[in-house]
Amino acid sequence: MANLRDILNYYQKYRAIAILSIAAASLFEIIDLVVPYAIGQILNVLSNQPVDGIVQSAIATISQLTQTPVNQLFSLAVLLGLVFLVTVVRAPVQVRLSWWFHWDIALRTRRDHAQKTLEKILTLPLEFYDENNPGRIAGRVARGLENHTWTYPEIAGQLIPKLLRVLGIFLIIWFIEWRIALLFLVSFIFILSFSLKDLKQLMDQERRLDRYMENTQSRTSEIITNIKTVKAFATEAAELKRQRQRLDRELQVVIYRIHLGYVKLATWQRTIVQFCVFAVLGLALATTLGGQISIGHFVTTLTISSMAYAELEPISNLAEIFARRYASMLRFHEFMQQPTGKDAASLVNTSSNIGMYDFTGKVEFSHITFGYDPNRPVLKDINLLIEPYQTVALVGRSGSGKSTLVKLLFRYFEPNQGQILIDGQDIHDLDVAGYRRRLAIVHQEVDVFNGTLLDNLTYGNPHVSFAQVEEACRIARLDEVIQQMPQGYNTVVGERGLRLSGGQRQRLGIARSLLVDPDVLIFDEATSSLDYESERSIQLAMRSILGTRTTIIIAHRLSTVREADKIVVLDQGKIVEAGSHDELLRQQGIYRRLHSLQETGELLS
Ligand SMILES: Nc1ncnc2c1ncn2[C@@H]1O[C@H](COP(=O)(O)OP(=O)(O)OP(=O)(O)O)[C@@H](O)[C@H]1O
Repeated sequence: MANLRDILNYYQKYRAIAILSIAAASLFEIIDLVVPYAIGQILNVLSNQPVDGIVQSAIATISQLTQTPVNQLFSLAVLLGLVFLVTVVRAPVQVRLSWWFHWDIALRTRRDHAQKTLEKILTLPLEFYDENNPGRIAGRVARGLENHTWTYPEIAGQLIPKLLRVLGIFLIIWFIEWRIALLFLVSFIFILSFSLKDLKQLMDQERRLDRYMENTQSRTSEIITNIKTVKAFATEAAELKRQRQRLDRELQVVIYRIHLGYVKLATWQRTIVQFCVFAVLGLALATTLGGQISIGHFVTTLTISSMAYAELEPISNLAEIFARRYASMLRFHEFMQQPTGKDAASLVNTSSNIGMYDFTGKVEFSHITFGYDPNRPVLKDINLLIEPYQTVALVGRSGSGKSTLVKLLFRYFEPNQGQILIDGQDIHDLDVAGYRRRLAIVHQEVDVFNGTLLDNLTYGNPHVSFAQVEEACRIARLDEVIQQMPQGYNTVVGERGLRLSGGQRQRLGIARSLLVDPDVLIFDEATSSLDYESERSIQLAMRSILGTRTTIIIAHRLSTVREADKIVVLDQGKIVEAGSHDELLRQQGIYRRLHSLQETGELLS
């Protein structure tokens, strides 16, 4: 669980400069109080009442230095000079020393933490992404970063200096008349402690609201991602209704619990403040009439106590703003505290910290047992040897564990038992980034990044020559597609560019994989979603790759795997058959049944 300390630590790197700028901002708030004090003293000079000892000695010192006799005019000039110093001279220095640094720190921390967030996103385990959709994650991160950025200048630049200013006011009143100071202190503590108690309750509600908002955003993001399904099933109205209910639920919390809470808080706060101002006025008047304080002190006390009570509203507003943001800041830190995945690759790309491997491509699964939930294994005691340059096809019913086996090979998950060896070395002992660079996979859905076709092709290996790119495209049969593109290799594809068809994406995926020259190449349902012609084309591309490196093909369509050296049939997490196409057809097992189903549509018993 995250707490306030995490929020403070967010700014830790700039602690020294933060202390300096908060101290400067506080000092300026306190210096500001010299003005009403000097005005009070001016009033005393004008009404021929004695000025305070400290002012008297300051006037005397300046008189000695300037060799000017002390009279009413000279005293007024000194006091006026003081006011000039703390108002006109202070103004530009204040802006530079406080505002500049407050925003400087806020913006720098934003840059630092945006980078840390990306590091976290890149190193979280895959299961995190299975459980949290992009909208939820992006919303949480964006709100967290934004709220931290705004909070710093407000809390460090305003709230803390304002509280110190109130303390300064208390000391000045104490210096003038301790009874008024005591009344002032008690009223302040009373108002602030009650406000904090209320704010704590409101913060719990804010936390609840943040959770609700995250759910709503997550669903909106899902609707965007799955918009084709939404439209195809004509569920727009149902989605709208569901989201409207969620938004209504948020509104109920915002209006009747949070907003009403703040309104109630402000109502009684204002009433009490006005009562206190009135009480201070009465007490100050009584002490002036009783001759305990001068008219100048009467005016100073009234002015600065009104200034202090006037600060209560911005202080409460700032505390309210902090309370409103607190929940989302905590949830940001909870995200940042998510444990890094065991499969996380190094984020620093130097040849010294990335293992450089060159395998022949011999892969061995030895007694592999694995379950996403260790109590429910989806792979059970898998033993499979793939020789270098061999092509092995994994087939079997949906859910039999084919993709899971590949996920283990990529080290996205760790097996519960057993080992996976490459060229006789346990993959667990290898540097994960260096190892993965020797593998490549073509998924059913090939990801296309926004950029040119060339950018996408060289994504895994930006150092390849153009001739190598052309060769890979020729093998993947992408060259014929590129010829028809408006700007050839420089055609922009992806989000803001040309949309590629499923078959074109597949070919792009194959060429991209070939360009990293992998020792083991995996096709995961590469042809499943394609029409017959595209499938044939991809099959031809695959055929020209087979034998050039170790290849694993996961396929539902058996026409794709016919030519594999070995076909492995998985069923309920176990290898139940293995052999060539012809051998398996003779075995009268699952493969033969699947084959006849696909060839004739008939299910053999
Ligand atoms: N991230 C996950 N978390 C929990 N269970 C999962 C996860 N991914 C897959 N499974 C489960 O593991 C089992 C094997 O799934 P897997 O995707 O490996 O099967 P498959 O043979 O590749 O299926 P298909 O051919 O339909 O892709 C299934 O029961 C599936 O529900």
